[in-house]
Amino acid sequence: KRQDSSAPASPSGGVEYLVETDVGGQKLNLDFDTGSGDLWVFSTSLSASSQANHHVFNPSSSSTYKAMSGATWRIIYGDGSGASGTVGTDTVTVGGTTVKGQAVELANRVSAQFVQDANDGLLGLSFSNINTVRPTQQKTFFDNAKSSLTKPLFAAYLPLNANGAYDFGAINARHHTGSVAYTDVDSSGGFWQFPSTSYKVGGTKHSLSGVSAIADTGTTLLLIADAAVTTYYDAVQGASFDNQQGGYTFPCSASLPDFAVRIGSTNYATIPGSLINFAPIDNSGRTCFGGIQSVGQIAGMSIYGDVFFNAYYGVFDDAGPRFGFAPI
Ligand SMILES: O=C(CNCc1ccccc1)Nc1scc(-c2ccccc2)c1C(=O)NCc1ccccc1
Repeated sequence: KRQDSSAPASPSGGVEYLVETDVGGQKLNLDFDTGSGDLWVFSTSLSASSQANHHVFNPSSSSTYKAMSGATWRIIYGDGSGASGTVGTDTVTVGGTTVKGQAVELANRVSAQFVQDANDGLLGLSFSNINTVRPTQQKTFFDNAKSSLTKPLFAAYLPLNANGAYDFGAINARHHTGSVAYTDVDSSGGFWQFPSTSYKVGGTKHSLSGVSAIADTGTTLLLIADAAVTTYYDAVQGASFDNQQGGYTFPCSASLPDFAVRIGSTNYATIPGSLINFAPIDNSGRTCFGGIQSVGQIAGMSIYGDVFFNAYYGVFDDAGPRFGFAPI
């Protein structure tokens, strides 16, 4: 995934968690994203240069594709990236789960960051009320699939430096340790959102009154208010805000304290310091980019991205709805 838009290509962005997805018989590697609600794919409607190095969906080659006349979509993400295009429906299969008549959004424009990324599109797993298709808003793959699942839930298993998995319809006990703790979710903003009003740095507790967090597999880092970011890096020898990198960096040899975040009114989720060293900023391996960075202008919100999921199995349960977490 790419860094905050203000950060140049370096540090060597971490890997994306891509899932091979069958759309109308064509295989695409999609970025499963609980922070957005559109299933969109690179398509043959893109310019040749935008299509380069990507698998693209060709609606003419699918016998089950149906165009949705007059429908369009356009999405912009907080890092400034975005895409837009037209819409149809097709049969979409992920692992053992198939949805017929799934809205598939064909990109005819994608921002430069996407051309550089490894994904062939996104599969949104937020709530459907933030889907961008107009004039008729469409449902997410999970929303369409949930009635056919044993339980209306999916779970994200995203270990660092190993293959991950998205489990649909059941919790996979092999993907977590201990018991799953749950917190209620407020889906009104379209996100898997819950209160997260305090954090701990190396064991010392600090408040973040009134703040909510979203569980977001589509965002690479853990993004939180400036106060928490400065408190954290004040505890890291040699750390400083690097304008050129657009975030906090520190000597790769620095020892990083644990960072715990309160999830709802339950206990804390503790991310070990070792998982907060995101990546070296260059090939010298001297300076590293932090996995905790500022959420910037969206006040009152924290975004728990892949850095969180590298430590915790995330359960997205529509019964509630509720969010569950358990150490990997
Ligand atoms: O948009 C998402 C989830 N999709 C992330 C994504 C995936 C692939 C390619 C691009 C983006 N999550 C959310 S919820 C709310 C925000 C947000 C964040 C900052 C300002 C305004 C809105 C974001 C988001 O844009 N996440 C992606 C992001 C944000 C900042 C830095 C890097 C990436």
